[in-house]
Amino acid sequence: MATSSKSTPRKPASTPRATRATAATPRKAPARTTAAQKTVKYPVIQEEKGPNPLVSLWLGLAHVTGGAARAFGSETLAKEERRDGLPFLFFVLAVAGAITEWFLASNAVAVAINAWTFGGLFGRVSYALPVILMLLAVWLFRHPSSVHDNGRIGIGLSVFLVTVSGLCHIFSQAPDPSEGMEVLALAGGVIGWIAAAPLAALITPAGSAAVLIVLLALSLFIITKTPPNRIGRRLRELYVYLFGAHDEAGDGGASDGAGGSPDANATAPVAAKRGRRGRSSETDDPNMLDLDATPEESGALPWWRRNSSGREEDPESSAPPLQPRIEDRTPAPEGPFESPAEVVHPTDLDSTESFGSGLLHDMEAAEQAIKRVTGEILPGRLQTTGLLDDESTEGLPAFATPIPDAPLDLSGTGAVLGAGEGMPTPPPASDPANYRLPSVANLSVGEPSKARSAVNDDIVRAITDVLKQFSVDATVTGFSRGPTVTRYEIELGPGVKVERVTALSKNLSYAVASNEVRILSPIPGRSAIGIEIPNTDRETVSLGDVLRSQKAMNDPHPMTIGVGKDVEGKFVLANLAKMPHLLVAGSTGSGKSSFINSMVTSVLMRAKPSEVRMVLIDPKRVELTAYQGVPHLITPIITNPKKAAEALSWVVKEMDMRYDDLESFGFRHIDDFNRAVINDEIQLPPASQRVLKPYPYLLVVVDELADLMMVAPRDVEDSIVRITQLARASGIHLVLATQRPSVDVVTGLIKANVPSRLAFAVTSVTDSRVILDQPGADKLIGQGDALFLPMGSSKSIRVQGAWVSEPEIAKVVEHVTRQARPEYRDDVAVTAEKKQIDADIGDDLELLLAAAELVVNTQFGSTSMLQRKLKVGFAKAGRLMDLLESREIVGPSEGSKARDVLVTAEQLPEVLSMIRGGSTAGAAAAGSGASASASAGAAAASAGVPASGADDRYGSDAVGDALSQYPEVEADSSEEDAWGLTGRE
Ligand SMILES: Nc1ncnc2c1ncn2[C@@H]1O[C@H](COP(=O)(O)OP(=O)(O)OP(=O)(O)O)[C@@H](O)[C@H]1O
Repeated sequence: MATSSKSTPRKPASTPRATRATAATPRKAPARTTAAQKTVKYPVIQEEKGPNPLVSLWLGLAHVTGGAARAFGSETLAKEERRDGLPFLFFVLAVAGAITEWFLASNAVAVAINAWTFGGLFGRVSYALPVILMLLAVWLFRHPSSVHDNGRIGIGLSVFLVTVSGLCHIFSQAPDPSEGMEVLALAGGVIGWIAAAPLAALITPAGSAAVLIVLLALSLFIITKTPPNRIGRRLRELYVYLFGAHDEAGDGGASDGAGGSPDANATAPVAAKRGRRGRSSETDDPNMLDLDATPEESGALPWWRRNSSGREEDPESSAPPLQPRIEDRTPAPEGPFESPAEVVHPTDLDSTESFGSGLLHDMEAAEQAIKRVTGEILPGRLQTTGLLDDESTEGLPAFATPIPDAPLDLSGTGAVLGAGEGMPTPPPASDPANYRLPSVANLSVGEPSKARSAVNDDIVRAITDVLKQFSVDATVTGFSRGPTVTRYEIELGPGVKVERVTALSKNLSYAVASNEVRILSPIPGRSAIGIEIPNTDRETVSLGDVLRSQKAMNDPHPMTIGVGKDVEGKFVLANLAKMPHLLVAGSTGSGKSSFINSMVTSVLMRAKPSEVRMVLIDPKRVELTAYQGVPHLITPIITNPKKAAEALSWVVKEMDMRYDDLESFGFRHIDDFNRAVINDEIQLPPASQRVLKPYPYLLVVVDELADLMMVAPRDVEDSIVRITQLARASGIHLVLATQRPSVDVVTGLIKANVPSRLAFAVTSVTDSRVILDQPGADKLIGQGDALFLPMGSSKSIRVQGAWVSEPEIAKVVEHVTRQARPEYRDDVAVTAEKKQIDADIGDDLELLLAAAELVVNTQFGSTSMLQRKLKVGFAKAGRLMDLLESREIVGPSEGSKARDVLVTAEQLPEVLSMIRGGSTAGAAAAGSGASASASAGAAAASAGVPASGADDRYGSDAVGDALSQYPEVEADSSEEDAWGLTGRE
C-alpha cells in the first residue's frame, strides 16, 4: 500500500483531545510516574541539577592537563571523546608520589605517609611508581579507554606491579607484616608479601622468584601486545624507534624465517609456500622485491597503529597509504582469505625508490613504478595470486602456472572498469596485500538519537486518556524510543483481559492520529502490552553510526552488515553468511533499495575483494550503478534479466565446483577448507600442480526478483532453489529483493529455501504473510521501517534501516576503486548459457529431438503441428517451440503464421547432436546456413566471446526484450493455424 509509505506527519501531541486529557489527568499522575520509573528504559524525567562545582573544578583541571598531554604528538581526540578525570587522578598521584618519595625522602612525616600509602602497598616499587603513573596518565589522556582498548594495558600493568612487588619482597629478606609497615615499605609492601609469601612457602623462595620472573615477562608481553613468536621483531622495532636506525636485519618476515629467529614460526607457512613454489625471497640483495612479506611483517603499518581488521586505527588523521611501498607489497597470509604471493621477481632499486619516496597516494609515481615492474621488469604481469587472479603465465616456471581446474579462479581477462581515462591503474583485485579498507570516516555521523521528546509525553497522555475513557484498568508504564517508532508499554491491572486493550486499537489510532499503530501482546519476554506508534519527529539512522558502533567493531566478519536500529534504539547488525540467504520485500518506496545500498556499502567498508566477491543483478538499472567498477564484482552489474538468469546458472556451476572441492578434500564447510589452505594443511597428490587458494564468500544480490521471474521463471526458480539448498556450505549467499511479494514471484519453493526475511512496508496483510508468514509488515510506515526475521527466529524485530547517502557511497566506491580494479569473469554469461541450454531442456530431450526432426523435415514451424503430431498439450508444444527458437532452429513467433525454419534438412544431424549436448559449434554451423544474424550470435557464443554490442543477442532489441517477458500466445488449441490450413494431418 503506497499509502503507508506516504503517510503524512501526524500531530497526536497537539490534538485538542490530548490537551484535554493532560488537563484531566493530574490526579493519578504521581502513581503512574512511580510505576514508570520501575520499568521504563529511558524516559523518566530527571530534575535538571547544576553540576557539582567540585566535579567541575576537577574536570576543568583534568581537561587542561589532558590538553597539555595531547599537545605533544599527532594524536587528535574529539572533545566528546576525552575522558580526563581518571588520568588526572593518576597524574595527581604521580606528583604526590614524586614529592613524598623523591623530594622529601629524608623527611620523617613523608616516610610515614609513604609507609601507609604507596610504600606500604608496593614496597620499593613505589620509587618508580610516580614515573609509571605519569606514563599511564599521559597514555590515558591521549588514548581514553572509551575510544581505545586499554583493558589489556590495565591487566598487564597490574600483573607487572604485583610481580615486581613480589620479587622485591623475596629479595629483601621477606619481612613479615608483624614487623611493621615501615619494614614492609622497604621490601615489597603488602602486595609483594601477598604475592610472594604463599608461593615461597609452597615452592621455596628460589622457585617463587622463578615463577614471578616468568609472570613479569608475561606482563610485559601483555602490555606491549607481543605474542612470544614476535619478540625478536618487537625488540628490533624498539631499537629502530629509539635510535632511528634502519632495521636491516628484519625488514621482512623472510629474514626472520631464514635467520631462525623466534619469528620463524610465524613465517613458517609463508616459507613453506615459497618452498613449494620453488622460489625464495630470502636474499641479501636489498633491491629484491619481497612480495611475500605481510604488511605487518614488512612494517607498512607499524603494529601499534593497526587494529584487528588490519585497518589503520585512525586512517583519516594519518593519511593511510593508498599503495604501500613496493617493498611492502605483500599478500598477507594472516587474513582468513589471503593467500601468499605466488610469484616473486627481483626488480631494480629504482622501482623501490619511486614507491618508497613518499606517501602512497603519490599515484603518478606509483603508476610509473607499477608500469616498470609489470611492463618492463617482470616477464609478464606482476602476479600476486591472491584468490581470484588470472595469471599471465608467460615466463613463469611450470610449477607456478595455475592449472585450469584451479578451485577458485573467479578472475578473468574481461573488461575492466574502475580506472577512468588518464587515471593511474590500480592494482588488480587479487592483490590483497595492497588493499586497505575504507575508513568509517567516509560515512557521516548521524543526528544524536533522542531518548525522549515532547511528542512521546503527549502520546503517553493520549493513551492514558483512552484507557480511562473506556474504563480499562491499565497503565502506561514506560516507553522505549527508537528512531522511527516508540514502543509504549502498558501493564494491566489484576483481572483485566488483554483483549480489552487490543480491542481499543482503532480508538488508540484515532487518539494519536496515526493509522500505523501496531499492538504487540505481549512484548516478547515481558508481561506487558506494547503499542508501537510512529514518531512524528523520526530520526534517520546513519550507516556510519551503525558501522562505528562497538557491536560492529567487535565483529570483524567480512559478511557482517549494518542493518539499522531497533525499537529500543540499539544497533542491529547481521551476518549474511549466517542467514544464509535473505529475502527482502516491500512496496515501492518502502526502502528496499536503500537497504541494499547500505548492505553493499557495508561489504565494501568491511571486506576486501579477496574476502567477498559479489554478483549484482539490477534489472531496474538505476539502483546499483554507483557500484560499477568496484573490485568486489566478478562481473559488471547485470541489468538484463535474461543474462541475470544465466548468471544464476553460473552461480550454480560455481557452487558445484566448490562442492566438488570440499568433497574431494574432505571438508564440510568452505571456512574449514580456507583455514586448512591458509595453514597449508592440505596434502595434494604428488603429481598435482595445483595451487590451492581460499575461496572468498560470494554474495549474489538481485534487486528485483520479479523481473527475473517474468523472463525465465522455471530456470530462475531452479537455480535459486539449488543455490539456496546447497550454497551455504560453499560460501555462496543470496539476497533477493522484490516489490511484488506475490506467490508467483516468491514461490513456495523459493520461500522454503530462503530462511531469513526482511519486510519493508507492504500494501496488504496477504503480502505480509507471503514474506513473514505473519501480519505486521502492512503496518509499517515506509522509508526504511522494517520487520527483520532472521533464520530460526519466530518473532520479527522491528528495525529502522540504515541510510547511506549517494555522496557517501561515492566516497567509498572511489576509495575501493582506487585501491584495486575488478577482474571480471568472462564465463559468467557464456558458460552459464551453455549450462542453461542443457538445463532448460530438462526431461523433454526426447520430445525436443522429435520436434526438431518434425519441424526441420517439414520445414514448417507450427505449434499446433507439434501438438498433433507429438500428441502433447498446447503448453508443452509451445515450450518445445520456445526451445527450438532458443537454439535458432526456428525463427521468432509471427502471430498466427507458422515460424520460419532456420536450418535445412541436410543440417538435421548436426542440430540433433547439438540438442543432445554436442558442441555449440555445430549449432553455429547449422544456423549459419539459414540466418546470418543468428549465426553471428551463435558463433559469438560458441567462441566464448562475451555477448556485447552488436553480438549481443539479448541487448540489441529493446522491443523484443520488453515483449519477451510475456509468454508467447498462439491460437488456442481448438483453433486452426497455418498448419491446419494446409489440410495435412
Ligand atoms: N533507511 C532509510 N532511512 C531514511 N529514509 C529512507 C530509508 N530508506 C528509504 N528511505 C526513503 O525512502 C525513499 C524510497 O526508498 P527506496 O528507493 O529504497 O525504496 P524502494 O523500496 O527501493 O522503492 P522502489 O522499489 O520503487 O525502488 C528514499 O528515497 C528515501 O527518501
